[in-house]
Amino acid sequence: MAAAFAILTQHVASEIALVDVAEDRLKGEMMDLQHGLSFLRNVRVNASTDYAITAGSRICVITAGARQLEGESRLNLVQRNVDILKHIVPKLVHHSPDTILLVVSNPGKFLTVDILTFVAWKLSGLPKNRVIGSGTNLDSSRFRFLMSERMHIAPSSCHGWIIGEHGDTSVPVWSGVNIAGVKLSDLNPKIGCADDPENFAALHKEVVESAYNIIKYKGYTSWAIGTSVSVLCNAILSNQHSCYAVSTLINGHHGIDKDVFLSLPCVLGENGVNFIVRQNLSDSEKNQLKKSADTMDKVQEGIKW
Ligand SMILES: NC(=O)C1=CN([C@@H]2O[C@H](COP(=O)(O)OP(=O)(O)OC[C@H]3O[C@@H](n4cnc5c(N)ncnc54)[C@H](O)[C@@H]3O)[C@@H](O)[C@H]2O)C=CC1
Ligand SMILES: CC(=O)C(=O)O
Repeated sequence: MAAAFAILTQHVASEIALVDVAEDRLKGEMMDLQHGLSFLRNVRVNASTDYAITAGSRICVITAGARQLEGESRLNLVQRNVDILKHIVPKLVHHSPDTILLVVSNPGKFLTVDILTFVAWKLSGLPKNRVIGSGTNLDSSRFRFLMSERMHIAPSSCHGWIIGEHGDTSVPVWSGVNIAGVKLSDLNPKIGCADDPENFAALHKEVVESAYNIIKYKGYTSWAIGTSVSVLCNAILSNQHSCYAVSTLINGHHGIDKDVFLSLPCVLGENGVNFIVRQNLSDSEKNQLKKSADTMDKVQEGIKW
């Protein structure tokens, strides 16, 4: 709903169709959005449990998911989420064969949207450029906010990229952190290292802990991911060719030879991922990506299709 609200208020789409299995909640959310339309640009807001209302969608954002049950194994939880996507993805693609899928759902604590993006790609039969995970665009935004607090400069003027797996094993690219092109690594060559006198690694640690802390305080995270989704949809729908850290098929990049989805800087346009920007990563950063790729590949091997 936060994504829908951001899309509505930032004038990203002329039509939004909401689908859920919870019929009453869906109706309530639809009416609540519709009642604010007189203050906004006119947008058609529809909702139904029937996927026919999504017909002709240019983007389908997937946020449905099952939560981890007490004592449930990681693989079982992934499998339950795969089974949910088996119901959703073919119907979306049936009604919108030219769509772009943007996956946001995580299959539980310590498992990320990246695995479900791979699952959506497999189930959809769509080309790899048309299946995207929300990935580390959110992590990068959290990092830029925390950097802005430390530097007293607006988040939009603080530049830094978090890549790889969304969440715990994400990779901060310290060599690229800059303000107005001034690289912080030129001023502080130890940036991000264990012996960094300014302890910039604490910023990344805080990024990783963000979701856990917000969930502890309010039960879920919503506004930042909603804004991130809206910005990604805008880049695609208005063919902006702007660059964001999103989850994409990275086989062939940075020495990875497996079909896994991880975030790298991607140029987004009307066809989804136009291309991946090749960052100059250190060996340690490449190794971290490879480790995530191996872990994900193992989880993916256990999936029953
Ligand atoms: N990738 C990211 O950065 C983030 C991902 N998330 C993920 O987004 C997902 C949604 O989060 P919330 O909205 O807070 O959860 P929620 O539990 O409030 O909403 C999930 C919705 O999915 C619906 N649903 C369940 N099975 C369905 C099915 N088969 N078909 C259609 N709808 C179905 C439920 O009825 C419910 O309305 C979660 O997986 C969460 O982990 C949330 C925030 C950030
Ligand atoms: C829930 C989640 O993945 C996040 O807020 O980062």
